[in-house]
Amino acid sequence: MKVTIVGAGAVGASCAEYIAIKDFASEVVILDIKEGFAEGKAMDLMQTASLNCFDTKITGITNDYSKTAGSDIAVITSGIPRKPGMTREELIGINAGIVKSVAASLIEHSPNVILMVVSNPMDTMTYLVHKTTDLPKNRIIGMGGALDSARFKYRLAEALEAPISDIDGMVIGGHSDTGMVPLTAHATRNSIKVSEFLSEERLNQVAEDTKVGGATLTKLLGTSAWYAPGAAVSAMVQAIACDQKKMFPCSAFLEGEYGLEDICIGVPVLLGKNGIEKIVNIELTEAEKAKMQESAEGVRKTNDLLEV
Ligand SMILES: NC(=O)c1ccc[n+]([C@@H]2O[C@H](COP(=O)([O-])OP(=O)(O)OC[C@H]3O[C@@H](n4cnc5c(N)ncnc54)[C@H](O)[C@@H]3O)[C@@H](O)[C@H]2O)c1
Ligand SMILES: O=C(O)C[C@H](O)C(=O)O
Repeated sequence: MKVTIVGAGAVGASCAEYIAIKDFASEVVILDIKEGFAEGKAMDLMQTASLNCFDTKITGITNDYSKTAGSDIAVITSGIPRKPGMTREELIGINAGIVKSVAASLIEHSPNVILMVVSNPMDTMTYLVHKTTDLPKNRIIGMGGALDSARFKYRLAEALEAPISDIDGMVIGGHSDTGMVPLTAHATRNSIKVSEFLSEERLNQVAEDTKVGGATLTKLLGTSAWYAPGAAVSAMVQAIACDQKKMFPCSAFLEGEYGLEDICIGVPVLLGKNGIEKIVNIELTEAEKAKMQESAEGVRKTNDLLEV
């Protein structure tokens, strides 16, 4: 199993580290445009191998896509992150050009690759890959909902004063400060609805804190987060590599599911060896349906800025 990660920055390196530590891939290639940067990150990570007990071979390369040939999965993290006070949508001007050319170069050398899009604004970047490549829709996956759901569970555990392992919950919709739809009515602690333990007001607070999870970290860090994004990517890459058929909310191209079409937005999917094996249709409450439609309108507004 060969995994390529484009972008050796904060998120790309974190993806490589978590994938290596889980030790399911034989090879991880990191590629960056900055001379020597990916080589340095790869060497530093390889020097953790004996300490962290993994055999994954990590190599770094500067912009030479021939070294990515034969990749089974490629993760696109190249592009600029936001600064405090910015929205993800403001990154479109620079990141669209980067994501489009990176996707084309990856596919040229690995025609069977499954692409995972991380660069922001992620739903629109995933849609861009759909519009500008010939890859089938099951092989284009946007990462956002897995991260947002992890943040939702963190906030729920905090509110419930419970261990995170007791909590289950999911966030669907667009990966944006206003577009996320945390499914509070479906979230559980040990199969009991969290609404049994938390007031509506507290649950609404949890949802709001979840939606601005990325912005909160960006304000604290001065740039956007990388540990949880890397962990989310590695869990999704593992689900594909090991054909786990595990459920994650991912940005997927919809053709009528959830009443939406011609859009990439976060919905629950099963990830396995073919990428998106299935889009899972869950029954939403009327309020959740309305939020999902509103979220889609926001994503479409950003998609309309694309020149494709
Ligand atoms: N979808 C998500 O949940 C999620 C989570 C975190 C970050 N992000 C996004 O991921 C992206 C990367 O964030 P980061 O913190 O790692 O940024 P970063 O600045 O640390 O790293 C980005 C890297 O991309 C490289 N790069 C730029 N253009 C390139 C090109 N054409 N080819 C190859 N490499 C190129 C840069 O040299 C840099 O090393 C941002 O757009 C950020 O908003 C998304
Ligand atoms: O918040 C960001 O800009 C980065 C990422 O989308 C995140 O949610 O951490």
